[in-house]
Amino acid sequence: MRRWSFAKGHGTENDFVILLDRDGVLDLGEEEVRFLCDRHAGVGGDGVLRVVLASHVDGGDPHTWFMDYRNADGSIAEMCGNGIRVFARYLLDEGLVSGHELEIATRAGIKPIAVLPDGSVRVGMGEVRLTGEAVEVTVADGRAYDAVGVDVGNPHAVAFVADPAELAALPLWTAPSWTPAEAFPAGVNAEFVAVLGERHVAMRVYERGSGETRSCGTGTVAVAAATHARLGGSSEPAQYRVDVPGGSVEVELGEGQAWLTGPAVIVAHGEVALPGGRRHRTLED
Ligand SMILES: N[C@H](CCC[C@H](N)C(=O)O)C(=O)O
Repeated sequence: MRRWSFAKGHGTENDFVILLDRDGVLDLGEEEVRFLCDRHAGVGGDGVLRVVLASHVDGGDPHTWFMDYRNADGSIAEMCGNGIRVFARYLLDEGLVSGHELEIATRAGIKPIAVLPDGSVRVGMGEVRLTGEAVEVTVADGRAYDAVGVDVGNPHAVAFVADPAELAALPLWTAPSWTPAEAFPAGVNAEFVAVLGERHVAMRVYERGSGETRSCGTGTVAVAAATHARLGGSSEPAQYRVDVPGGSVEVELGEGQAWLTGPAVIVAHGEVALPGGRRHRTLED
């Protein structure tokens, strides 16, 4: 049993357990992640953010922090758009970085971050790409929707529904299925979108590895890109407001790149007793 300090934070109510592991000694396995994310037996969260210096992960820069993101089921994902905003807020609050502009290393590359005067966080999400995959996504009551594949560093399938009422009524208590099955061999985050106005959409999401969440940052980028393509995909820069059950974010698109701006809140600090007999290396190892 190992006691470890944690923080709890969220971005548009997509919530995370944050563990500072500066020197990369915390051997975080699937069992520990599932426990940490368990909303009854553990701390509770959609995912875990391990905060570790990049030099301990991929031989990276010793002055850059690496976001080791894990989904609630213990699986690893390449990127987390809400999580990286919360990660940046945590680094600033804990004095682990100075200044409001920084870079964070992720499995989807280095992301530039700006913490804005109003407390919101702007993330350079990098390339967003429509994959050309045409799939059919089927929800629990058998309704099927045409969807497009979007790569935001992690995989997304975006489907448009008729209106907000249909969006609200979607049965997302269980994972949607998709055909052809081989379209997303590593699974997919499934977003459902209703257009509310010129460059203003509402979205719900069933996340790979976490289930339905109140928000998915990479998903909002995927949705903005798919909406932009439906509107003709102009090469001119465009700004989209994406409403999610947990709030709203802004997505800017330009030259195949995306920027995501939204809130990031640290709500609690504590100490957790990590389960299992996994041996966590100590600094003396
Ligand atoms: N479930 C996602 C990772 C978290 C994405 C989401 N929480 C975000 O804010 O981008 C996946 O397996 O690709």
